[in-house]
Amino acid sequence: MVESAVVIGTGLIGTSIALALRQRGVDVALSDRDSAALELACELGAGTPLVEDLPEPADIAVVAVPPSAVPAALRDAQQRGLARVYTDVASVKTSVVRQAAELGCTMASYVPGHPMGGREKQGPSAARADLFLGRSWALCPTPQTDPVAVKTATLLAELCGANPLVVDETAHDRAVALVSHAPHAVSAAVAASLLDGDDTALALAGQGLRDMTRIAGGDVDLWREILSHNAGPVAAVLEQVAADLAAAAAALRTGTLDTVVDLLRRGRAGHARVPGKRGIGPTPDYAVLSVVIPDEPGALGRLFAAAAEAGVNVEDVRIDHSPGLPLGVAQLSVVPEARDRLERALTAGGWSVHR
Ligand SMILES: NC(=O)C1=CN([C@@H]2O[C@H](COP(=O)(O)OP(=O)(O)OC[C@H]3O[C@@H](n4cnc5c(N)ncnc54)[C@H](O)[C@@H]3O)[C@@H](O)[C@H]2O)C=CC1
Ligand SMILES: O=C(O)C(=O)Cc1ccc(O)cc1
Repeated sequence: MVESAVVIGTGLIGTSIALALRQRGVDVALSDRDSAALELACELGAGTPLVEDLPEPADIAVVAVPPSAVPAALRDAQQRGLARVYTDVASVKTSVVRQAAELGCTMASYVPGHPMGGREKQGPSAARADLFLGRSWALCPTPQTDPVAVKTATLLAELCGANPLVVDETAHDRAVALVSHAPHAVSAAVAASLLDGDDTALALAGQGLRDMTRIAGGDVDLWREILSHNAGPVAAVLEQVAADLAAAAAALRTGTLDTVVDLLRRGRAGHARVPGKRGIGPTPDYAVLSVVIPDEPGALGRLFAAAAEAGVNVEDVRIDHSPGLPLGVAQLSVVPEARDRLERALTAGGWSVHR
């Protein structure tokens, strides 16, 4: 049972977990060394400030601080007897677990964890209760971890709407190097190249560039920590990506397009392996309708209301808006059976709809 929890670190991840737990009726006590972050998290309804002496230990304590701060925060929480089970959310596991053991943390009650939901923003103001819905949540128990503690951490992940996945810490770090850490560095490299572009070039930017560079907006201090804690595995992926790019550049110089086509083909195949928002598996084949929206307050709200009135669930939405233009385009993804109904309803409501 998880009926009570302590969250240490009320930033993006800690507050998002706390909000999700509150929605499921869990009692949540919060703490952060930054009083402004703690106050905002409390105001958002994520819980109440942790008092010095809890009447009894909580079912679980979640340490949601930057990777380097996890071992000391965990040891402190365990020394205070804040909970029966402890977990953390750091993006890297091997170095954090090793340092926790070296610091003398109790390893039996500690379940190293990593929720695979996140954003490129920091702090409680960016937190969302649905941040982990349908996402994987890695749990990396050590040989010392009590199996009962793993069950409690599994429940925590499930209460947040995530899919817990038990994985060895070394395999975890190699996996996230491939699917999260190296992509972050590549995104940063693409975004950094934009510093050489003039205003005209940037004005021509479209959704593809936004997709590729969104994660580059992440916090530099946090990512410096993540990359340095997982240096070897990340470097290995970056070397592979760099080799592909170097080969493509050389091929473009010499006009040997086979190399480029091979990269594009492998890229498509890799893209098809990226899980969709509903978890493992390919992205479902949604039908997409493009709807022109005026750039005015409330337009999107009216569009969603019209879809709801037509009884159609919008599975995903993407908005393209070129700076300076009075119009944008919303791409609504719906199950194929609902497309015609939505198209008719929106057209009848005066919206300009395109397939
Ligand atoms: N940002 C993301 O998308 C994801 C981050 N993570 C992991 O989550 C952890 C937290 O990251 P975010 O929430 O993004 O950062 P954040 O900067 O939004 O929040 C971190 C919070 O921890 C507090 N803090 C730092 N040291 C502390 C200490 N010793 N005691 C108490 N509070 C302390 C800070 O004041 C801050 O409020 C990191 O370990 C990160 O690797 C995991 C998944 C996704
Ligand atoms: O912004 C996104 O889409 C992310 O996926 C963010 C993220 C950042 C760090 C993690 O350890 C896990 C997820």
